[in-house]
Amino acid sequence: MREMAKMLLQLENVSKRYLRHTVVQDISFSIFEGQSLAILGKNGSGKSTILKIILGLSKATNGLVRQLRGDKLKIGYIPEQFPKNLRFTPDEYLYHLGKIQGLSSYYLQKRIPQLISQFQLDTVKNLWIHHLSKGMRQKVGIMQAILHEPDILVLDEPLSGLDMTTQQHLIEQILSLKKSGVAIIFTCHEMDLLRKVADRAIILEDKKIKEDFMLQEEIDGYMIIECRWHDSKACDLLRDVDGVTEYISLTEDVWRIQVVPSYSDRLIAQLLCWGASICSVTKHEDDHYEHKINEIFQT
Ligand SMILES: Nc1ncnc2c1ncn2[C@@H]1O[C@H](COP(=O)(O)OP(=O)(O)OP(=O)(O)O)[C@@H](O)[C@H]1O
Repeated sequence: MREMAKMLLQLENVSKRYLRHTVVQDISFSIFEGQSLAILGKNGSGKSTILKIILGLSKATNGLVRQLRGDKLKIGYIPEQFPKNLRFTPDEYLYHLGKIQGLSSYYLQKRIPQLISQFQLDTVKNLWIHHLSKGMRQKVGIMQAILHEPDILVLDEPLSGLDMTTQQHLIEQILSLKKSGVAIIFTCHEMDLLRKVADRAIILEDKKIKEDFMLQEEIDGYMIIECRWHDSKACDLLRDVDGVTEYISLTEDVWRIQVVPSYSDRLIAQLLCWGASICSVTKHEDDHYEHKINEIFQT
């Protein structure tokens, strides 16, 4: 059984209005340690507004943003556009930012070279950021966001305008941060980023959350396992199995179980172990969300 991730942040019925114009309304969701959440929606649907509210850069008109930890959460932010005209080397820029954030010189002297090497910027570390390519500047953007080892990383369109190689490198870096427990909240228009990084996605439409779903389950579809199994405790046993999303007894001893594909082998082994005999295993695809996402990404 997997350990429950800790909840870090919760938005409760958040709304934002500019003068008389309501941009988002009654937005509620939670962010967990190590979870990645994609906020999707057409241009102007309010994605950046929600990110700014999470970051404390904009105040919600109504509703609450709760930080659910005793000590203050550390949040890193990568804006959509990283400033172009910076006449600092990456080293200098990160050092000054770190000092503004109150980080010690000792920490920064260790952390900055480690980040420069992790993001493969050693060969350009003595150039002004002003002279770096867009992809390299975006890497410096991520480095400044994770300099203080945040609990939550907020990324607004992190891959926009980057070539495929740089995109793949950044996706790997984001995945490795996620693996280390950092929660990731991002907006994007790339299916590859969405598929590889997001655990969960919300879709904004008409100012509200129109859809809220777990990505692996919805985009990869489900496996449907039908089995013959007579056990009075079947319901209790299935309730605790990882990856099982629904189950129903079709007759007294025939069960239909819906499971996330990556957990289906383990479930079949478990069912056999419990004395069930497998009748059929089929894939159930639901392209409802894929359609919706394509619609958004094509606008
Ligand atoms: N400071 C502001 N004052 C007035 N209106 C604003 C302000 N900031 C954003 N808006 C409006 O709020 C709406 C949502 O903007 P937001 O930037 O959150 O959308 P978005 O989904 O991030 O869009 P995009 O995909 O184009 O980046 C837009 O209609 C925008 O014009």
